[in-house]
Amino acid sequence: MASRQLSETKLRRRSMSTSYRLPPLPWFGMDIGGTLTKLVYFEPSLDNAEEEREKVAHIRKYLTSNVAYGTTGLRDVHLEMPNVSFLGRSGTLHFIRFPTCSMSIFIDMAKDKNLKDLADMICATGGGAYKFESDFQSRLGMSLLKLDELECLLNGLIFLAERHPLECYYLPEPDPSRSDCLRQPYSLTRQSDCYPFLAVNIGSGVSIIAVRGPRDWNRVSGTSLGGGTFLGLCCLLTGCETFEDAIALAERGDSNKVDKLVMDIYGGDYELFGLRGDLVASSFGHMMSVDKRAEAKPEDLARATLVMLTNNIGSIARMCASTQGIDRVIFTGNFLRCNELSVRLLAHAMDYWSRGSIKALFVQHEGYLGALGSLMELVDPDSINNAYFTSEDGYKKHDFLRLCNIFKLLI
Ligand SMILES: Nc1ncnc2c1ncn2[C@@H]1O[C@H](COP(=O)(O)OP(=O)(O)OP(=O)(O)O)[C@@H](O)[C@H]1O
Ligand SMILES: CC(C)(CO)[C@@H](O)C(=O)NCCC(=O)O
Repeated sequence: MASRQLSETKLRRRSMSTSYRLPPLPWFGMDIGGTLTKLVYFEPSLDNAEEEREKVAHIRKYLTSNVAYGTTGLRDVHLEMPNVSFLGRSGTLHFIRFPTCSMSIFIDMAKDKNLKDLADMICATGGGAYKFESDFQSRLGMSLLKLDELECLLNGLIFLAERHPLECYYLPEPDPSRSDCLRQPYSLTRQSDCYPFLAVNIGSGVSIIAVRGPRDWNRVSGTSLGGGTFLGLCCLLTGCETFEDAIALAERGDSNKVDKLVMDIYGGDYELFGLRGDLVASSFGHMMSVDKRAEAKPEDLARATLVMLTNNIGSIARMCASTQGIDRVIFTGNFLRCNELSVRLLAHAMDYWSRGSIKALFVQHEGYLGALGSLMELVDPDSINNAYFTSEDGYKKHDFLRLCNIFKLLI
């Protein structure tokens, strides 16, 4: 204990006295998730040294001048952020993703393009930062600066919400049956306005985090019934192969052919407890009948799967928000990518079941917050000074290791 205190004190003194300088370019942040790997690249404006120009030109040749990489990698051009002021530099943020199951191909490609000559370290978060660390080291000669996925998610979220007034939005009149619901920007640009909120990250699984202030957060709950479950069940039930196909099917389907409603049981509303007849009483409840099974089309099954998972997540989120005394819930994660239907369902469910007291918020870069946040962790001087003062119960091993890594880079 004494020696731990001593080393903490030493580190604190060093961190206070270290004159802060940014690590050399290029700046990459990577979030290696259970389904998708997300890569954020900051491309600086070219007003600097020759060496920097060469690096930027090299990366442009392979990365930013393309929109597709191999058969599975994609750059989300519509999310690109030009003229961003990022840690004292101006430039463009680029957003790239590929399935995590293609990691081996990515490593081969990075080796082929000599990525190692540009950077010998990448900021990485998500479970894959741990799982693939030795592959990066042995096959690519690159080390990963491993960072916690939830902390990175929150850092990325706050960074975007505070600086970009159009990042957050809500649906003023959420109606699951209308595809033309208005999206209204929601301003979280003043720091004092940000807190508290509940962050519900819908990735392969779901993490629910109560956030009360900068670095004052805890993971309050989670569920394994998430985006991975939607895709997995849709593939099984409909034979579809991709997330995009599953969403397209769901948009065309009718979940009432699959789900048993309150009116199917009561003949109308269950008035005593305010359950309207058109509410789902039992997800997939009709599928016990041979005739109903024969009638249900793949699109109906996809729709019912989407509705079941989305409403379940909404219900858990609402209970967590009530228990925590929080009235804003920010939904993130790639499950909401190109998934307007779930956005509408979540917005409506939160509003309906909380009788208007809890607001659902969404963000434009829903799947890239962790990758962006990981990039910021490396260069944010505030995070360096705060790295092991994150909570009252104190010292965390990964914070200490991260601090050591950061020092290695700065010294
Ligand atoms: N092109 C895609 N391919 C596969 N899944 C997609 C795609 N686009 C959106 N999704 C959805 O997003 C989910 C993954 O979201 P996300 O990238 O946020 O999580 P992850 O980081 O991979 O998972 P976790 O955080 O649980 O480790 C998938 O389960 C699926 O529902
Ligand atoms: C395991 C993680 C954190 C990986 O991102 C995520 O998939 C998740 O939160 N799953 C839900 C686990 C649970 O709380 O039941």
